[in-house]
Amino acid sequence: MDFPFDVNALFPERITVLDNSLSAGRKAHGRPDPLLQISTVIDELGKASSKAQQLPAPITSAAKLQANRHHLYLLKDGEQNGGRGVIVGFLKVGYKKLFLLDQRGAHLETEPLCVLDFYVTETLQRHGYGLQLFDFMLKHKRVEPEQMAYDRPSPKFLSFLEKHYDLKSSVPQVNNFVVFSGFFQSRSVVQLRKVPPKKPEGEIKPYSLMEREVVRQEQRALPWPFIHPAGPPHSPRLLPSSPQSRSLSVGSSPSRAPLRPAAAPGTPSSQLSDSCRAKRTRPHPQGQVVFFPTLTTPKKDHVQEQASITALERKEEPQTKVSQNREEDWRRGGAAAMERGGERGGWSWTVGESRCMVQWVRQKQEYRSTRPW
Ligand SMILES: CC(=O)SCCNC(=O)CCNC(=O)[C@H](O)C(C)(C)COP(=O)(O)OP(=O)(O)OC[C@H]1O[C@@H](n2cnc3c(N)ncnc32)[C@H](O)[C@@H]1OP(=O)(O)O
Repeated sequence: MDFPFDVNALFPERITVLDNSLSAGRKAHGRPDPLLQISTVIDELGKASSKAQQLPAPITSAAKLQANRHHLYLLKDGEQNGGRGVIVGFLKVGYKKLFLLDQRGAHLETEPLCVLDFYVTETLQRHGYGLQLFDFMLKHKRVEPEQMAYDRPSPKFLSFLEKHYDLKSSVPQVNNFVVFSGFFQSRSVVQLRKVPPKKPEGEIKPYSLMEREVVRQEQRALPWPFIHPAGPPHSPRLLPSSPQSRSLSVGSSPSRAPLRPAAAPGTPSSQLSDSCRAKRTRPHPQGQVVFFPTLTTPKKDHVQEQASITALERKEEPQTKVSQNREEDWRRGGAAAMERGGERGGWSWTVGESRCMVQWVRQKQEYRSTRPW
């Protein structure tokens, strides 16, 4: 990928590591880093990568890099373009809190280094450039490939991992991240922590049996996305899936095709999936079953968020203060969640939004109790 400026002056090294400062390290000719040009390079690469992966929107941009603690490795070929150099590709990694299932199906809280985006210019693919980038990153981060998690890897990337690192047997997950066997052995790096299993329904401290019943009644008439299936979605076998099925993710990245677990057609789970698919494309159809959104988000308060969503699934009330203007809050929360769908198109509800959802249900119940008609 060439640019109307001197790539060699901008990025003196063959592989440049960029973080949220967007600084390319050594200053070109004693001048400060030309931020605008670096931003242009990142934005163009992000667009090209999303196009190559058929993502709805770029997941890499200068603004996103500035807003996150990710590392972006940028590879150039300094000889091309009349000696001004071209950009060959990039690899973006970052740590994420993930809830993963080990081989025995136990939930573990982890925070591995994840591959978030990876792209080599079309004309230069299969020339070993991807391997150069990946090997550089492994050394820089002092990590082994099996210790990493992969955010919805494309078929090309899976083939790449198998060819170069012999990574082929993945451990099925309910989110979009792929980990391989060996991941759960590397405890020191991954910092595994067992997540306590869900309490059986009978042991849940009800805040009010009556209110729980009301919530159940409300569910029948709740607008999307508040309706919840009778049972939790399970993690079925892996099937190749359509591009739409990416949007069913409980992870953060909806649009990459093949590896997400999908239910066999005709099963309750697949009906749920179809229903969810409809939700994503057609907001607010009344009375449909909804799959609660993401369990894997890059957010700081992710653990609380997931706990809150779990509480919600059990119809418990999260123990926090909420705003008085609940319905308005809910609307705002819904809009914010929709906007956040951006990164890989996934839905995610913050703790606040989930609270508002519960409070909104209760407010409706209070309202109705004063108006029995
Ligand atoms: C978490 C994520 O970021 S997933 C997104 C991954 N990115 C993409 O899918 C974007 C499009 N693809 C690419 O940009 C590149 O193919 C990359 C980044 C996946 C790999 O970079 P490359 O420079 O092509 O890799 P490199 O040359 O080192 O290795 C080649 C191997 O990668 C895999 N590979 C690369 N291109 C392809 C392809 N078109 N079809 C199938 N496999 C491919 C193969 O295993 C190939 O080995 P082979 O040629 O013997 O079959």
